[in-house]
Amino acid sequence: MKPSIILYKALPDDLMQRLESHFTVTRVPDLKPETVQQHADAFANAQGLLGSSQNVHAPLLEKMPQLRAASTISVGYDNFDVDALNARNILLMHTPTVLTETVADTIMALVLSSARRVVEVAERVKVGEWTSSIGADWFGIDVHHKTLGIVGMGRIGLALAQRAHFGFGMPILYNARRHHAEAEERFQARYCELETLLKESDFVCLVLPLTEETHHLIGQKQFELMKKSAIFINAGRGQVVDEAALIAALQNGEIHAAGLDVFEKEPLPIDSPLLSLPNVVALPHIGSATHETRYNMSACAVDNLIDALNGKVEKNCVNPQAAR
Ligand SMILES: NC(=O)c1ccc[n+]([C@@H]2O[C@H](COP(=O)([O-])OP(=O)(O)OC[C@H]3O[C@@H](n4cnc5c(N)ncnc54)[C@H](O)[C@@H]3O)[C@@H](O)[C@H]2O)c1
Ligand SMILES: O=C(O)[C@H](O)CO
Repeated sequence: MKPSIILYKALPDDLMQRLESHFTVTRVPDLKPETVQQHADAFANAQGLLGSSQNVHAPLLEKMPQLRAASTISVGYDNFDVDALNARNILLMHTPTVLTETVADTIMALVLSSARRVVEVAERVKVGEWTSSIGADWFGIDVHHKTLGIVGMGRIGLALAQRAHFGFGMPILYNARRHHAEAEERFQARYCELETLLKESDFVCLVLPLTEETHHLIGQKQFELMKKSAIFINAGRGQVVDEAALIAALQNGEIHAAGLDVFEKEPLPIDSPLLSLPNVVALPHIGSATHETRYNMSACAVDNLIDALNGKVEKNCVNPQAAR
C-alpha cells in the first residue's frame, strides 16, 4: 500500500503525477486548524507533508501521529518547529541550491532599482510627469564600484558577491559566522565585524536565515551606524530587521533608501508607512519567483519527500539525525 501524504500547495501536473505514483495524496488548501479538523482522518494517517509558507508547529504535529517526513518548497525553514520535529524523529527536507542564482538576481534588481530609483521614475513617466529633459531631482546614485556589505555569506550571499564583483566591480565586505575562503579567493571579499561592515558599506545587504540569534539583528543602533548615503537591502527574512526602526531611519534620513523583498508581516499591510516612502522599493517576496525556479523547487521538494520516506537523507535534509 502506498504511504499517505498531505499536500498543501498546488503542483504542476507532471509533478502531481510523480507524487501520486508514490503516495496516496490528500490535497488541502492550507494547514489552518479548521482545515485539519475537516480532513482529520487524512491528517491522522499521513506519513508525509509537502507544501510551503505555512507554520508547522507542535499543535499541528499532534494531529499527525504517523508523520515521518515534511518537505518544504523553500530553502528557509523558520516556519517549522525543528525541535518538535526532532523530538518525534520527523525528517525535514528543504530546497537549497536550486533557487540560489535566481534569488541573487532578485537582490541585484533591488540594488539597482533602489539606487537608480527605477520604480519611482518609471511611475513618473506613466503619469505624464516627463515633460522636459530631466533634472537632478530625478537622478540616482551609482552602483558600480561602490562597496557592498553582505551579511550572511552562504549560498545566496556567494552568488550575489559573484555578480557584484565581476559585473559591477564592487569591493565586497562580508559578515558571517565564519570566514568564507571561496568568497575571499574568488571575489576578494573581506571579512569584517558587523559594526565595521555597517559603517563602511554603501549597500548593506541581508541574506540571513531567521533564527533566535538573527531576530531583530538590525535595529535603531545598527541603522545609526550606517552611512547617511547607505542603501539597505533585505532579501532574507523580515523579522531579522526591527521594521519600526527601519521606517524611522528612512523617515529621519539616517539611511538613503531601502530595497525590500521580505517584511515582518507578509503580505505587507497596505497601511505600512513603508509604502508611502518614495525611497523604498517593496517587492512581494519574489526572491525565487520565476517559472523555471519555482518549478525546480517543487520538483526538488517532491523528490525530497520520496527520498525521505525511503530513508535517504544524504542531501537536502535539515535534521538527518532524526532518521530512525
Ligand atoms: N527572499 C526570498 O525569496 C528568499 C529566497 C531564498 C532564501 N531566502 C532566505 O535567505 C536565507 C539564506 O539562504 P541561503 O541558501 O543562502 O542559506 P545558507 O544557509 O547557505 O546561508 C546563510 C548564511 O547566513 C549565515 N548566518 C547565520 N546566522 C548568522 C549570523 N547570526 N550572523 C552572520 N551570519 C549568519 C550562515 O553562516 C550562512 O553562511 C534563507 O534562510 C531564507 O531565509 C529568501
Ligand atoms: O526560503 C525560501 O525559499 C523563500 O523565501 C521562499 O519562501
